[in-house]
Amino acid sequence: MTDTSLDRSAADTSAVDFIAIDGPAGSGKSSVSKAVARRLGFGYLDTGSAYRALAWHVLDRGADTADADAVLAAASDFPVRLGLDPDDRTVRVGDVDITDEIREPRVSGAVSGVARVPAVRAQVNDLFRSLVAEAPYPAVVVEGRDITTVVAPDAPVRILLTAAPEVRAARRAGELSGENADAVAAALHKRDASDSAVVDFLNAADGVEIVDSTELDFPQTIDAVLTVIERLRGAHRG
Ligand SMILES: Nc1ncnc2c1ncn2[C@@H]1O[C@H](COP(=O)(O)OP(=O)(O)OP(=O)(O)O)[C@@H](O)[C@H]1O
Ligand SMILES: Nc1ccn([C@@H]2O[C@H](COP(=O)(O)O)[C@@H](O)[C@H]2O)c(=O)n1
Repeated sequence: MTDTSLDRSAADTSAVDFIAIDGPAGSGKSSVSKAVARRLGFGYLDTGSAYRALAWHVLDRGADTADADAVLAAASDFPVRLGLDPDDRTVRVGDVDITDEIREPRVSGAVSGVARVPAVRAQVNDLFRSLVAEAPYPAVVVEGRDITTVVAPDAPVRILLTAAPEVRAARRAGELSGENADAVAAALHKRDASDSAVVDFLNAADGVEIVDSTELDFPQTIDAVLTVIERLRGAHRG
């Protein structure tokens, strides 16, 4: 695991390629990106886990993520530790392992509050660029909401991974078997509505390839993404 802190400055240049993947909640970004990274021997960066870790940190301090000042105060003392190994999704704040806690509904329901604070976005984006620049991999699959547009708009590979809203909600409900399916769908759509007011991950920016998995199963989606990566990396190398 790489030990990081958010006050590291962004690297100016990097020999490590970004494979940038954005998409709405439940579109398969994490599962597909991880599988692709494993297949290609690349690193994997789940940028949402940094936002989730900060939301957890705010709640842990007894504060509310709707309070931007409280979010900024928490962000100024936020020793988050993320790794790039696709087989190790451990997330820590300081020495506290919060890997499972950041997936709980209370964090998912609070995370959009931290994501809408511009200074937080700038801070975590610097962290993401530093992690990729120093990565011991030829490329890192970086997934989130604004990777193709803000974090790495010049990446050789930029993909918007999407699926119909009802398909995404059903897949997410399938993961959370104890939860009410309607409530899971409502929470997912509420988070997308809130997040898409901050960054646009529902429409592909110029040059971004769309992979729509509505009619694809999981292995077919991985293959579709691998095909795009192979084509765009080949074109980029010339
Ligand atoms: N093409 C597919 N066919 C069937 N299931 C899929 C497909 N793609 C992803 N899934 C499943 O959908 C669920 C949601 O995927 P995942 O967690 O990767 O989405 P995500 O975009 O990272 O979501 P979030 O942004 O909320 O973290 C997982 O259970 C995953 O295995
Ligand atoms: N590039 C990103 C990534 C994530 N967010 C915010 O984090 C939340 C959790 O992300 P998941 O991918 O784990 O679902 C997400 O709902 C956004 O609020 C972001 O803003 N930008």
